[in-house]
Amino acid sequence: MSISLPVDPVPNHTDPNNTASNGPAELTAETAADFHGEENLTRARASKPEEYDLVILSSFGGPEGQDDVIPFLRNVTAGRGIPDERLEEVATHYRANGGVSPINEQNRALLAALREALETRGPNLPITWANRNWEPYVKDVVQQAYNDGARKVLVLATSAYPGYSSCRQYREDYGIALEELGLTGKMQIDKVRQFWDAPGFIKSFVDGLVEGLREVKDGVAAAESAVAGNGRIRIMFCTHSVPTSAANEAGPRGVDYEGGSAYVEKHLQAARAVLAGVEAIDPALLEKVDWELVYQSRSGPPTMPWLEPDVNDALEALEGQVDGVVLVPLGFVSDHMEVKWDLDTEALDTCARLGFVATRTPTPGVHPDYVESLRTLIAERVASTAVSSDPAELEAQRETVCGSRGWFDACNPDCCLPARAKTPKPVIASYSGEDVREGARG
Ligand SMILES: CC1=C(CCC(=O)O)c2cc3nc(cc4[nH]c(cc5[nH]c(cc1n2)c(C)c5CCC(=O)O)c(CCC(=O)O)c4C)C(CCC(=O)O)=C3C
Ligand SMILES: [Fe+2]
Repeated sequence: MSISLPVDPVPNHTDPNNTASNGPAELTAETAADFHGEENLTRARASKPEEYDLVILSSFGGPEGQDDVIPFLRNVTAGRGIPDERLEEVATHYRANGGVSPINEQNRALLAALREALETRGPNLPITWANRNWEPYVKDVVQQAYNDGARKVLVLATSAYPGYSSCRQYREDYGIALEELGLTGKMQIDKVRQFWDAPGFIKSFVDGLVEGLREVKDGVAAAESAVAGNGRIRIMFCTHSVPTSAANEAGPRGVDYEGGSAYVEKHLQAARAVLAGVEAIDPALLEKVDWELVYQSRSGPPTMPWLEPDVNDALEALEGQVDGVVLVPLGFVSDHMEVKWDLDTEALDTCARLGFVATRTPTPGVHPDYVESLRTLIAERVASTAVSSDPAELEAQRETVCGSRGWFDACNPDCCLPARAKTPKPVIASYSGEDVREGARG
């Protein structure tokens, strides 16, 4: 399904100054496949189903009271060069909410929904929960699982897109835990692939955007003094900004990604799939509507380039041009602090100041279609429920709504590897076959 809306969001996201880490500059989409070894990529994409004995829902973690706020922020930022002022600023977001991040409650709800889905629709596997930055910590959960007899574990991370923070860092969390616990080689831990293209993930945003557009269109129609008076509405698909260097390192190297990086490309794919879903339900909702991809929650030193435009800057730039704005939190799976603060507090304030009728649509949360997609992603990896034992056949049967072949069950060695990493940290879910790209280079 294709859709033609007037805004072409791509030029905003290409960073001409940062091509070094994204493969040779002269590489085109055609030569990328050769350079890459398309056959090798395909083999790596889907893994052979296994007899897993445990699923671990893996997330970011967040503080549960005022005393936790600073220790939590220290965990998040250990060794990452985040300025103190930024930390103090972020601490106030948590303090204003009693020192509690909403993320843990949301993960408990998702855990319960997934447990029920696995019990009723299979595969019949226990599921538990672990976090990177707060209790229950990954390392403790892995040790406990081993003590309880688990030897093959499947990790499901609450993060949909490719990138260091959203994918590789989860793979490191488990690689490091295994190494520190002396369990490397004694316990196999694999990971469910990134799922921006899963039908239920997209459907949850489609439902939200249909509602959001109706609400804003009604609001614009009822408004006494519309700022632009043209009835136009802008959809802003919002995601977490990352350093442009991190965006450019996302995914396997040497591929000519749309928008300059796999991180941006997959967001653009998801945005178009959401719009196509809305069009299929009610095409009139997209009349007088444009869209763009914007970023939020930037941190790091000001001298370091991060993906732009920031949502608030993008809103300012729209002053007098539209009457309504719909913020779609496309980069997030639940209403955690980034959504509650950066969108519901800051960006909606900016909308009010500029006179836009505005709303923020829901995150996937425990939307039944989203939960079902996550269950399907687990089921296709588990021997008792997989539709085939042949990876090529499994790959061909994947459910994807973005026109790609989905992400990798096991990643290439350099996938999302930070260029600054002198020695790569231990990781799980790494493709251990021969990397044909080395041959292609040499
Ligand atoms: C891509 C991405 C996602 C989405 C994918 C995913 O979900 O995984 C995400 C999610 C989240 N980020 C979160 C919180 C924080 N992220 C920070 C810092 C950073 N995030 C980054 C990226 C991302 N972050 C980056 C490149 C940094 C710079 C430092 C570093 O490279 O690590 C900081 C430090 C202070 C600050 O600088 O803001 C905090 C407190 C929470 C919990 C919210 C809650 O408590 O409800 C969640 C779900
Ligand atoms: Fe973050």
